[in-house]
Amino acid sequence: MLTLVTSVTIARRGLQLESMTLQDKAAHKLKHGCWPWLVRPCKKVSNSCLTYCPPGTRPGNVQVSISENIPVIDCHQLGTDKAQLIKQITEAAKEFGFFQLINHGVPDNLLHNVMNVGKEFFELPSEDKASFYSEDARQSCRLYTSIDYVREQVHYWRDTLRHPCHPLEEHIDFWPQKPASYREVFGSYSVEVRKLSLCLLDLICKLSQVQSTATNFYPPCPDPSLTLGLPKHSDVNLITLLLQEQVHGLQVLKDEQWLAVEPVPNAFVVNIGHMLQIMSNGKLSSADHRVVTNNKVSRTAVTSFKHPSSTCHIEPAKALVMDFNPLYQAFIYKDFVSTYITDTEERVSPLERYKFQT
Ligand SMILES: O=C(O)CCC(=O)C(=O)O
Ligand SMILES: [Fe+2]
Repeated sequence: MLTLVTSVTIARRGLQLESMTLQDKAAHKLKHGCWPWLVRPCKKVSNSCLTYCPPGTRPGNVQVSISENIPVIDCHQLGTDKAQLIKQITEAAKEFGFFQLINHGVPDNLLHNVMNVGKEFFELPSEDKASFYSEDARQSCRLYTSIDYVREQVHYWRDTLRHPCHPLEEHIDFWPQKPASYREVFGSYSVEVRKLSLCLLDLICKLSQVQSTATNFYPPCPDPSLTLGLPKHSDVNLITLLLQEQVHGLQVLKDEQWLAVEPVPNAFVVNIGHMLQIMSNGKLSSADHRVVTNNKVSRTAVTSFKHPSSTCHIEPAKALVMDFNPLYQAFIYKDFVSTYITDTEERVSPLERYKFQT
């Protein structure tokens, strides 16, 4: 009953929000000190509810140079020169922790459909989205704003719909039924991305995994120099496959410099998570990245995360530590995830506490 009442309230407020122009929203911010969020209207106006990053952590000029060096790898070679492909992937994973894949075998029309359906979801009237809105991170299929709206000091410029997607039959019934093709399109997409990430992991190593998908929507922002879509972080998981539309926003930190990841049509942006850095004993890098906003158009990105299972025992792979010392202590994945959340909030590298002192 309580949930029902809350949903209705959010839907009503959301409806008002949808009729607001960007200027109206900016005026709301000036008057009340917080943004009228698309899916999570600010319930209480309070000074602790910061919607811009505090000075010192603001991105400032977000127009950084586009990296010509982040490798774009052609998977076409899988059938012809597998050894060369493995070499390119491991070199890119070591040097940048990021690369893009083309000719990866996921059909172009499916990539097109998943992006459109993902965007259409966010364009639905609020009453269709309200039942998915939740501030409880344990909720399986969940629509939310920023990262942890209730606990965080700063809200980021992002709305997300996230749900598990493997095994498909266990989860699909909890997914949105609007847009009408959501389940079919995201179902096919999840299966294809699973095949591709298993193939990638097979090229690098073999593991027991869990997969989830998140669609991020970054609304246009009146002043991108003041806020971020997502702050600097590295992904906790094994590997992430990201489909982005043709709008800049994702940036990677390389040698203390932010580099923009060029949106290559129908490419997957692949990045290495902390788990692969640890298991490869530092041979592969989990790069820091962030998302900046722009003041003209929204940006949508569909991310698929491969995780180890929560009880998985993780340590540097024996084969890789034979002739040198392991750099990281062993742990259980779910314990790392808890410390990752607190360390990332405190802006401390989550890897530090697991490093052996030298
Ligand atoms: O939305 C993006 O471009 C990146 C998202 C991301 O880095 C994440 O969800 O971990
Ligand atoms: Fe990320």
